[in-house]
Amino acid sequence: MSAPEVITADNLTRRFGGLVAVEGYSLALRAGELVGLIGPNGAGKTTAFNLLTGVIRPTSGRIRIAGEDLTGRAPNALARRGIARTFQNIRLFSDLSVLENIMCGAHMRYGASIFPTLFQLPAFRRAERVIEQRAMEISELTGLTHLMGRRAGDLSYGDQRRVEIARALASEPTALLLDEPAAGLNPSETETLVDLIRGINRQLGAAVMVVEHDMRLVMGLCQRVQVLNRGRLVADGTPAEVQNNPGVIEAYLGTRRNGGANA
Ligand SMILES: Nc1ncnc2c1ncn2[C@@H]1O[C@H](COP(=O)(O)OP(=O)(O)OP(=O)(O)O)[C@@H](O)[C@H]1O
Repeated sequence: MSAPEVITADNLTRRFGGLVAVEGYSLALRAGELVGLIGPNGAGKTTAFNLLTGVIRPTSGRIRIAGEDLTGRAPNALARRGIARTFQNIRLFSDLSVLENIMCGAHMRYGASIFPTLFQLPAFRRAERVIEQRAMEISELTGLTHLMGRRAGDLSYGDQRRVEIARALASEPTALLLDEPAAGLNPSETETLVDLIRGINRQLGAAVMVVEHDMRLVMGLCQRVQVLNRGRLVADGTPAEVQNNPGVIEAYLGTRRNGGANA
């Protein structure tokens, strides 16, 4: 029997004025899966991620999380049900420490409600201890233990990326969506990142979905790859199937001829 579906997207379309950024996009992301989403520049990958995480609403189509219809709900509603993501541009709290950044992610799950927090009641202190403990566990998995006291803004780009992933993990996601996690990383940082993503997938059992321009990274890492071109899915299969798909070859060669593809 196949694993349960964590995210189910049915026929999502998103228009921006007259432009159709994503059209008829569907996904069944199953527990523990590692899926890549690729496509030339402007193909609709980030728009698809924004739809799947509630950042933007679909013009039509439905999104279910673990079977529950959450179409049109805000990102925090989806986050509370286990959907975490990172962004193309790193969005850390630069003045906070690494520990505090990771703890922000854990607040999503364990945070005390407003009254205990405002008046620093025992429930607040208990919640803080659990959150700190969780952040320490995540730091071990992500190799950040030695950096916990450092100011996030002072870290190298590669370390900041890992902190961002650690913060997403602290909310204990069932699905983690990474938008161009290797962008701006050097080859050795990229290798560390790939090991980290594999570790997250294996050790935590979280489904992982990656938007990435680095084709080698996607093909080596993912069990399944979806390909978008001009907002439409042109392929959905194993890396080998996708690489030999004429629609995919055309999507990339077509844009390369036009000087667009950088994958
Ligand atoms: N908020 C918006 N308003 C208007 N158009 C938008 C908006 N967001 C995206 N688009 C357009 O939708 C299309 C898809 O953009 P999107 O960023 O999803 O592509 P992408 O595949 O992630 O591209 P890239 O690889 O360059 O990041 C593009 O034509 C883009 O200009």
